[in-house]
Amino acid sequence: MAVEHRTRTAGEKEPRTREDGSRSGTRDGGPAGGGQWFGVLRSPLGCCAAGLLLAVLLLAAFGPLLWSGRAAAVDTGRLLQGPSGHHWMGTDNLGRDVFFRVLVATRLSVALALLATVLGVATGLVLGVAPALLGRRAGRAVTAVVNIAVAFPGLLLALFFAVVFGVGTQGAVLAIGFATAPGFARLTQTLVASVSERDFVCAARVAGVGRLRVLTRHVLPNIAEPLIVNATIGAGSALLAFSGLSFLGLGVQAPSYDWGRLLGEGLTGIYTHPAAALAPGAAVVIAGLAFNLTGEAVAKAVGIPTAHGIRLPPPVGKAAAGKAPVEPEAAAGPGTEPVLSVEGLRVSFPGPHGPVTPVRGLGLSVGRGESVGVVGESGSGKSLTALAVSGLVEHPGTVDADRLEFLGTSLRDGEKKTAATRQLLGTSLAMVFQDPMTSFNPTMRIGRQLSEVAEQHLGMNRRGAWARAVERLREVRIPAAERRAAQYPHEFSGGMRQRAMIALGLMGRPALIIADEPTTALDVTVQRQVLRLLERVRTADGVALLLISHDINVVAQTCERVLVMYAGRVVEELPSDRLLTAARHPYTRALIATVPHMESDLDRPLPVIPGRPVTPGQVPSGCAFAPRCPAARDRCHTDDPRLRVSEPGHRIACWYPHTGATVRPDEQLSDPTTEAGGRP
Ligand SMILES: Nc1ncnc2c1ncn2[C@@H]1O[C@H](COP(=O)(O)OP(=O)(O)OP(=O)(O)O)[C@@H](O)[C@H]1O
Repeated sequence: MAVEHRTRTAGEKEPRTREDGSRSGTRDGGPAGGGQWFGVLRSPLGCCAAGLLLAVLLLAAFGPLLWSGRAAAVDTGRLLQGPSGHHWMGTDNLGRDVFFRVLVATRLSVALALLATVLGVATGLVLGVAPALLGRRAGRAVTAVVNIAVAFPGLLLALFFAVVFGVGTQGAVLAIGFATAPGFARLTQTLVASVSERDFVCAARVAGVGRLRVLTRHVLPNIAEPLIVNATIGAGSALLAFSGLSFLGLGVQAPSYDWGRLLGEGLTGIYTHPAAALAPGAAVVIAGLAFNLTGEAVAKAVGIPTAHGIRLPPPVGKAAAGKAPVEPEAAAGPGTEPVLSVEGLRVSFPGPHGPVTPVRGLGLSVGRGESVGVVGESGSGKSLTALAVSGLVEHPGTVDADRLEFLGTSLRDGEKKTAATRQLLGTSLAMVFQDPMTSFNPTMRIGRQLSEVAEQHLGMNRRGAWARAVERLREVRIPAAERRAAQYPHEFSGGMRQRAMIALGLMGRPALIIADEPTTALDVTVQRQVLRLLERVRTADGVALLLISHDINVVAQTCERVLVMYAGRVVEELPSDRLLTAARHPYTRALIATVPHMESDLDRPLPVIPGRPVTPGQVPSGCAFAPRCPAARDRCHTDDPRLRVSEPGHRIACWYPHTGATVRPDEQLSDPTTEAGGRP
């Protein structure tokens, strides 16, 4: 099966997957394969880039050694002469050979440009990662400073800093370094933000890995390629900028000289003796081109669009504007001590017309060792609920709850997470994400990613943690676990990656596994294996399971209890073995009726739920499902029904629930006014 991929970040290549899920091309997120480099090197772009760069570097290394004497030799008999057999590019006002001076100036020009680039990249990197490391407020302040700095043209900034740091080589290096830093910082911030939302980073955060470690181990390796490419291209720009400053007399000072200074000297006699200005000018262009083409060639080899088109994942937010009434709901009780207890959970995001609240006062409870399924159409708030519980809702999203307790510890937003809370989450809560391809850091070996959790939270040494990782992989039936632990994620098939993800969750001592659409990206056979594995883990280790799925069949087969979500709330909750026969909410019944059965009449179109799901910013007054409900009456459009217990273990939010007969396959299409068996 071809594994489907979400849009990749600038730090990753689009991998081609084979039947077994392994890559036919390069390692995901890792360096490009040798063939790819060789291919680029043989292309006209690669040839030119390599040739030019080699020439520039050789000149920089050997030019001063070979020709310093000839470049410094004064010939008073040949002042300001044009090109001749003796002096190919003529002489300057002291009779020195311009051609050799240009060759010798290569070292200083390139070295200073590289120095300024290193300074700019280092400063930009620090500013770029700062928002991810600092708290929300300080992070925002850094972002604002970078945004303001980026708004100024680079040259203007360079001139400003040149004045601040003073005339001379050192001042020019600082000026150009700091002038290029904001652009690089902005790029880093964007790349960090694009990777921070990826599943493997979330997994590391759920596992309690600290911010700095997440950044250095999981984020930076995945954005290194575009950063290196842009730094290479940036070196070309720095060279130009440095020549500009020296040309203006703000950079390199006599008796030293770089191309900018030579250009300035040659310019005085441009009308009588143009070669003296053209030669250093051409050198600047050629060296700049060498860096730019090298950057482009590297980008081509690793498959990254350069500054002309950084690839980013689509925005996560899709919320619409509008009101978001928040109503608390009572939590369900499975009758056992709850592992997770949530009441009145609200998740909000700022919208163009005020905040929108995709999760509007949700309540749920999961008992020890219990399996609870959450179903609902796309956009009903299932994933946000999981993220909110795990503390993974990112700014500007806000999580608010009347109660949000995990193993008796409050996780409410605003209540500062202590080290103990982080430890609790890291060892006792496991997340399994939808896309097994994105759930692991592509640049780290699977075993290392697993053992990191044991080192971090169980205080195990490297060897012990690795042994535990191998043992866990074996437990989730990864064949040849020892060998597999040393492999990278791209070497695993989709099903194996998902099992490895479950093994990752088992590295601590989880009390709850939250699995968000864990089988959506897998084929039916592998899906069954993964669900069986979750079930086995749950019963063997007494781990509770919160399984999120849009597939009511999957939930009914795997879980003991089902919560049906619509428009950010639970609208019905019942034991899954009674789903087919006792569901009473029209939405639940419609969801069930849309599932094709063996007896489904293939000549008839597959049933669908009429209308469109509610967008978070436009929740209608009254019952949110009323506009799509065949049984809706006047009251449904005005009064919002609360979740009430209809019988033990069964809760429902509906003014006119169905009597609870077995769901008919075409039920959601029927006219409620002619429905036999009726509603109260
Ligand atoms: N970062 C965000 N900013 C704004 N709105 C968001 C954000 N994340 C999610 N939403 C909105 O919240 C609503 C619920 O999203 P959520 O991902 O929880 O839905 P879901 O039920 O899990 O759907 P799916 O099955 O498609 O994943 C959606 O309408 C979505 O547009």
